Amino acid sequence: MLLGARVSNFWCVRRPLLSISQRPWINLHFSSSSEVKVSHCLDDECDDFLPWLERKAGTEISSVLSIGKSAHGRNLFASKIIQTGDCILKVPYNVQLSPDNLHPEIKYLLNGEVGNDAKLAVVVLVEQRMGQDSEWAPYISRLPHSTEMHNTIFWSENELEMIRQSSVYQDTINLKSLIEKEFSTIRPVFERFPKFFERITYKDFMHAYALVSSRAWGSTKGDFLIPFADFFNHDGTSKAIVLNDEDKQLSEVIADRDYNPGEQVLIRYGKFSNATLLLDFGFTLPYNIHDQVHSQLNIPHHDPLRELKLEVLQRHHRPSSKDVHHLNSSVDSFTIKEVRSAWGKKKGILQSLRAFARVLCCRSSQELRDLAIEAERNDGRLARRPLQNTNREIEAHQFLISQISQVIKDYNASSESLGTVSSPFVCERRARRRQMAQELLNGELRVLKSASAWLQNYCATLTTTDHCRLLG
Ligand SMILES: C[S@@+](CC[C@H](N)C(=O)[O-])C[C@H]1O[C@@H](n2cnc3c(N)ncnc32)[C@H](O)[C@@H]1O
Repeated sequence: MLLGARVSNFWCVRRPLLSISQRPWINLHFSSSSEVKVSHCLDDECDDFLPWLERKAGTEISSVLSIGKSAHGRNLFASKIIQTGDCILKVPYNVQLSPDNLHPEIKYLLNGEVGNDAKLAVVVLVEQRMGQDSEWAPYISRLPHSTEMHNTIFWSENELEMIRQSSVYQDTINLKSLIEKEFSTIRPVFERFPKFFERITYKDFMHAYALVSSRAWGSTKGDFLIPFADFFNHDGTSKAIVLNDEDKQLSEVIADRDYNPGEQVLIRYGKFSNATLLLDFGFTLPYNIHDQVHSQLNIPHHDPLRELKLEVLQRHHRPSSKDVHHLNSSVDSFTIKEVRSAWGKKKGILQSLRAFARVLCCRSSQELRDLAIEAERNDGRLARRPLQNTNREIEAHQFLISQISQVIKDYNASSESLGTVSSPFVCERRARRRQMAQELLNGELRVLKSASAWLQNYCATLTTTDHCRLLG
């Protein structure tokens, strides 16, 4: 019943760069009870934060977590022993920030004109502008400055060049133009409320937008900033997520493991690839199990069967929205995920990509018609089964191998051109972004190589089977 009342939020996530035991600045003083003093990791500047939020909420939010400093900005730390299944925080909706916090007139003017992220960014801008007069000042003043953020929208053109190979390059350009568009839609509203928005620049808006993308939770009801919960850092392997309890009107987190006092507590923002983490959160993981590569395949213009192939594909080839990159709904966009085992039978590479290659390699209209008839006889999907002609099946998969090999070459070249990350001539920010670019490219390369190994194994198995069949 409780589960039915809860709706988990969708957010972004990632794994910690340092393991907890490696944190040298944690100094624990255990007492006989579970109470401890966790001195060095605590963030003195945030001492008053939780008491302020609890006063505002009129209720206790957490008795087991404190705000501390981590290798990745602030994070929440266990201040007492935490056991798996413990509820470690409860943040009531009345101390969360959403577009509902906007002045009704501004809200009315923005309604329907801009997206949820932009509306919440305007909330942040208004509160920032009010300074100490804002009832949210203790929260707003703890949000990171744009110079501390590494979301790719803040990268220079030179820095973006490092990740040109990845789809996050184009996603960054698209996001920047979306933010620009939202800003120009909102500007006339800003001009009507000079008290709140005088001299607000595009840069200010971009900063507020990035704050929202890197720390707001989205639900069907819109975007929310959840003070205190948004000090959690991300671990992509954690099972702890932020849950909403609609009955009790609060968001909560249940511990997915035991913690000793002083340990960092991490949650999962979502099952995000490094590309998503970099775009929306400004960080990457050294090894991200959720990495994936977006690729595109086109039917060459010089292919004499191009029109027929396109027609057949359009009629039968309908990749599920899960298979398609969210910014491109054309039939030739695919998401390649890591293939865990080149020999595994079940989880090979995406079926729709293989089907596309089978169609692409057809050499006659008869072959295409046969595929269409087969699709109609089955579940309507095209070329989901191996082609009856083994040579043609191998050819289709070798075509994919050659395409992926080319992409791997390009990735290797990009990765090599990054050079060593620890050069003394590179400033800290640039070195950090270079490291992120490297982790992004490495992860995507790993995915591509796993797909290529799987395809090579598939072709080798087909060749051997066919050979045995001819002999025997
Ligand atoms: C929701 S906030 C978490 C609190 C944040 N550390 C702070 O100082 O306010 C998300 C931001 O924390 C940082 N972050 C979270 N998890 C991280 C991780 N595993 N590695 C590196 N940075 C991380 C990133 O800067 C990200 O944009």
